[in-house]
Amino acid sequence: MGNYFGRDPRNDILILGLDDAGKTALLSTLKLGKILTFSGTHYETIDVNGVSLTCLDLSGRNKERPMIHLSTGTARGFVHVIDSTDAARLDEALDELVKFVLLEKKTLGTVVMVLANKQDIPGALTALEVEDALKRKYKFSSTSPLAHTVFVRPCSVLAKEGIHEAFGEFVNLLDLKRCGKAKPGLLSLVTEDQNGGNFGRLGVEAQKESLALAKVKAVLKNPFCFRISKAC
Ligand SMILES: Nc1nc2c(ncn2[C@@H]2O[C@H](COP(=O)(O)OP(=O)(O)OP(=O)(O)O)[C@@H](O)[C@H]2O)c(=O)[nH]1
Ligand SMILES: [Mg+2]
Repeated sequence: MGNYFGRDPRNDILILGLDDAGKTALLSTLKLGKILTFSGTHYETIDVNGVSLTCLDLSGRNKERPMIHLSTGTARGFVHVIDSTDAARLDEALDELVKFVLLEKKTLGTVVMVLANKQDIPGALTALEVEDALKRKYKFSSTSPLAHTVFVRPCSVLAKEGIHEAFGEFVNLLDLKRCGKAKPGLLSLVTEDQNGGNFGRLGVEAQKESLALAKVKAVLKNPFCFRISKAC
């Protein structure tokens, strides 16, 4: 596993979220292609499109929470995993994101990806619902050059849907941020032609799949635009 404190900290990423959100499952799937779950804090180095990210998976269990304050200072990016089937704790999950990341001065200038996970389960909140709840909690600014760049994506770690695309966008944004070219504020899922969040116009093939997974695919077909070139 190597020595976390001896690593190159330039691409440090923190994976946050409440217990059972799917953080460890996500990281093990990205690293090994299969789900492992345990509740301790651990880290892995993963490769995303040729970019190496050192991801620290901080357990959502209470005794580990003080670790968050120790780790936020060096992180260039945050991945906040939400259990989209746990509507009762959505508020609590977003409160953590606001408290530990968005209101934390030392995290300014970072990229924050919120993953609305477990979209394979019928009835899961959509990414748009998660995004709307986040907008109600926190006033995003697109004017401060130091602000966070935040975006929400749907995924299912279990079905391996959406995670590689989301991490691809995440590293693109890290790159843009490094060059000072990433737009600050919330990059909304709703584009002009999707006004109202209607992801409903799906083809016959999509209708055969579970509704939630079909929605993940529909969103992925219509990514909001921040395709970039690597050069600054
Ligand atoms: N159906 C479904 N289950 C998932 C998904 N992702 C994770 N899980 C399950 O959710 C449970 C919790 O996953 P973990 O990865 O252990 O959660 P965690 O966020 O690391 O939890 P803590 O370490 O306690 O903070 C496990 O049983 C996973 O198999 C998903 O996309 N869909
Ligand atoms: Mg875990």
